[in-house]
Amino acid sequence: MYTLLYNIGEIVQISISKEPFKTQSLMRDLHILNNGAIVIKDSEIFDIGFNDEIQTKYANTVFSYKFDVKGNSVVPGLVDAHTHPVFAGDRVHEFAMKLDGKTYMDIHKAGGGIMYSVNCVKNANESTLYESLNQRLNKFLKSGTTLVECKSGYGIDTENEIKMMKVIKRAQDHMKISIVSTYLPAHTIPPGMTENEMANLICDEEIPIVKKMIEQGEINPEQIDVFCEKNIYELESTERILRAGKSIGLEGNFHGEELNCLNSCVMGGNLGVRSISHLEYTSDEDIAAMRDSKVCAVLLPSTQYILHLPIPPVRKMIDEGVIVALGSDFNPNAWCYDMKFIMNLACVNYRMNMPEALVAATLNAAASIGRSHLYGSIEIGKKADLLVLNCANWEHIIYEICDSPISLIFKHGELVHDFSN
Ligand SMILES: N=CN[C@@H](CCC(=O)O)C(=O)O
Ligand SMILES: [Zn+2]
Repeated sequence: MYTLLYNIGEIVQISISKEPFKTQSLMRDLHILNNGAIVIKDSEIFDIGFNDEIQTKYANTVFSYKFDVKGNSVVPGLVDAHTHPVFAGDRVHEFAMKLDGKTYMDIHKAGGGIMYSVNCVKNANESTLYESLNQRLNKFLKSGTTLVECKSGYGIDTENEIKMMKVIKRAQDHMKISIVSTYLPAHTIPPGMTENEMANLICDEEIPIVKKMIEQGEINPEQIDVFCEKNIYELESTERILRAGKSIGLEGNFHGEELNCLNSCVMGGNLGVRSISHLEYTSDEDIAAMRDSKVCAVLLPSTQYILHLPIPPVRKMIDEGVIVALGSDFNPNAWCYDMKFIMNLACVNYRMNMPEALVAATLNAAASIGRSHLYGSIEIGKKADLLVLNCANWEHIIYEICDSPISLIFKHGELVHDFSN
């Protein structure tokens, strides 16, 4: 089945040579093709070229659908590199606590935060969790995100972590949005246990069970995550858990340098992890380690904004050649799934320019979860995840706060949302 998008004012390709990611000044080079057209065959981009040339070349092709883009722009589907969308319960009261001056750790110590969600997830069954995940992920897709990373992490014990990963697998199997699943066994330490006891339990008991469940096709995590933080999982236990995950084939993708500087990127670099998220307290040594080991830095500007955390050294990361990606960190602490707003925050608060933010929210975000060979740019052979805008300048997707210039959303070549009327 062929689909044609023609009269496209600007096709924001991001890459034209199947680059796996972009760094430094290349992040400003979006490879925009003016007056173009795109041919989609089934779920993939089949051809791209100037409008006139494509119309002539495919004059005899029967298109199932033809869309006149009327001089407007087309950008790749957005990619969200970090989310916690499987949860139950309501933590709006914590927002009030934060406005009253309580810190993330104050709430955590008072039994709120992650532990609150853990208790709610324990009491929720798989169907309830799936229903709410389904509703949330539909909103992600509607906002322009076509590929998303989803973490477990509110299970804490083996039974509930597996329950969460089964729910994520169900979403992978049934929903249109593409999902990369991440196993997050070490998100907090339950009362009555020590960091060391939890790390032993995860490495010696839980990971072998997870391995078996993966082999049986019941769950599908590709990455392992740890909340590496002072007084939670510190360097030694984080490394141990990441290594145990690696031994069963899971890529490291962990939370680091969010509230304190532990130099976890040096450890992560040595271990060869794929990505590290948050990074508000990243040191120069950490930046060098991420650059040298090609670890993706996943920045989460909504969490930094909500928790009044310091601005991470983003300009330095980009200048030094770190692969910089963006994520929404959607979770009960930071209720934002809209990558358009995340890009706006990254530009205004992190001083990224708009091309850098778009690369970070497409190709580099896809790289941070091992999918940039399929997603994150408009190139022949990649998946046809495309956003048609209602304007000639693509920058509106970042500029318009609380509004959306998206007119059509194509997921794997299929028109899944039409906001044009
Ligand atoms: N920092 C650790 N984990 C989450 C927060 C989860 C929560 O507060 O429920 C994050 O990425 O922000
Ligand atoms: Zn997180």
